[in-house]
This record gives sequence, structure tokens and C-alpha cells, in this order.
Amino acid sequence: MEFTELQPDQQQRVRNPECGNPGGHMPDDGARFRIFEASSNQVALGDRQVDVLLAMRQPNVILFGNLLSHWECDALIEMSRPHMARSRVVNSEIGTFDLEDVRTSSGTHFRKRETPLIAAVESRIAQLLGVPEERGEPLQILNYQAGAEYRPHYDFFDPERPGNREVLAMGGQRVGTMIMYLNDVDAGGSTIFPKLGLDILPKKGCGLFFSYANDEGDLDYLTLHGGSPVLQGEKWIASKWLRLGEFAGWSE
Ligand SMILES: O=C(O)CCC(=O)C(=O)O
Ligand SMILES: [Fe+2]
Repeated sequence: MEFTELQPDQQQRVRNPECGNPGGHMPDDGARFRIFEASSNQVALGDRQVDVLLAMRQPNVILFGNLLSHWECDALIEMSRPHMARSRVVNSEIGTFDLEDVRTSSGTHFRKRETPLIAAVESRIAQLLGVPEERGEPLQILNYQAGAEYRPHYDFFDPERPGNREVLAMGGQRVGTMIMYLNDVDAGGSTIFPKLGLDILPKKGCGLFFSYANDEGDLDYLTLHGGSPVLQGEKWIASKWLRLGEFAGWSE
């Protein structure tokens, strides 16, 4: 559901079209931009201890360990298998969802709280990041076969592009991504941040979170990222995108 690389001179301020105040500062939203502040190497949640393995401040990139149990990863894969379809990207000019070579995975998504497992994962992410579940898009499951990839892109939507109007109207701008690795990949398939020189190797049960707004509320173009081609084996991930406001969009 994402796409389009913006040029640096098109840099945008994160703003919620529903809140008005276009182009201005949104002091009230300041606290919402910095999503995760790491202060120790573990976070105690109700049902588990999540490890904090890596923390980058700007842009905010955090690698969590033990976010999902292995049985949860396996179950998410099994319940997705019958529903997988080739992934699409938003055409930012006209708003259609198109098949593109830049994204050759297949995927499916689940309605919010569709099953007890989905609900548990959603509430765990909300608790960990301190972002209410209402701001999450439905959980998406993606599969990359050998050779498949998602070329570098931004997960946020360029508000100036007409085709993004509709996706932005549903909950406002995206502000963060949580990618959960559901299996170990034999070779390749790293999540790469070309502008940071950072590669995250998929590790079953780990979660990679990054948010795209800097402390001033501007979209951070260093968050360019992609899924590098799987070289051997296959790759399964679950992803959860967070919006600035409440998301009541597709599949609700
Ligand atoms: O496959 C990956 O590691 C990255 C996926 C991604 O960027 C996305 O789904 O938006
Ligand atoms: Fe992405």
C-alpha cells in the first residue's frame, strides 16, 4: 500500500488532513512523532519480556527481539497461506492499486482483531509502542519467494499527489511501520535502509520498528527502505502500519 519515492525538494511536513492547519506546525502532535524511546534493553509487557536489540534515534529505528513466539509466527503463516495474492502498490497519480515489478511479494491481511491471535499481536504492539490500536492499519502478511523483493520506497504517502488523497483521508499520514519476521531466511531478504547503510537480517520472532517523522514533525527521507531479494528459501513477514489518527479504512 505504499510507494513512490519523493524527491528531497518535495519534502513534506507530516500532517493530518482531517486536522486542518495545512502546512503549519502542529504543536499538539509533537508528542506523537517520537514513538519509541529506548531506555533499557528489555520492555516488560503483560505477557512477555520484549528485548530491545538496536536503537537508532534519528530516524527512529528499533529492533525488538522476542516480540512474537515461534508458534505465533508459524500460526500466522499457516492461517495466511490460503489467502495469498500478489501484492500491489498505490498509484500515487490516480489512486489505483497496481501490480508493479518494484514489489514482487504476495500477501494478505486480516481484519482488526479478526482472531484471538491477531488481537493479541495487535494489542502487544500497541502496548509496546504506546500507540492506540485504533491508529493501526489491519495486519498484513507478506511472502517473498526466492527472487522476490520490495525495492526501496517510503511507507508514507506524498500528500501532494492526487492519487494519495483517498488513502490519506483514512486516518491521516502514516507515521510508523512495524515489520515482524515470521521465519529465518536461508539467504538474502534483509530489510535494507540504503541511506543509512543499515541491513536488518530477518530473524524469526523479531520486530523491526521505524517511524518517519523527525522531532520537528517533518517526514524523514532517511527512512528509505526495502526488502532485498530473497536468494535462498523464502521470507514471511507480518507488518503493521500506524497512522497519525484513527484508521477506519479497508477491511473494517
Ligand atoms: O520486506 C521487507 O523487509 C520490507 C517490507 C516493507 O518495506 C513494506 O512492506 O512496506
Ligand atoms: Fe515499506
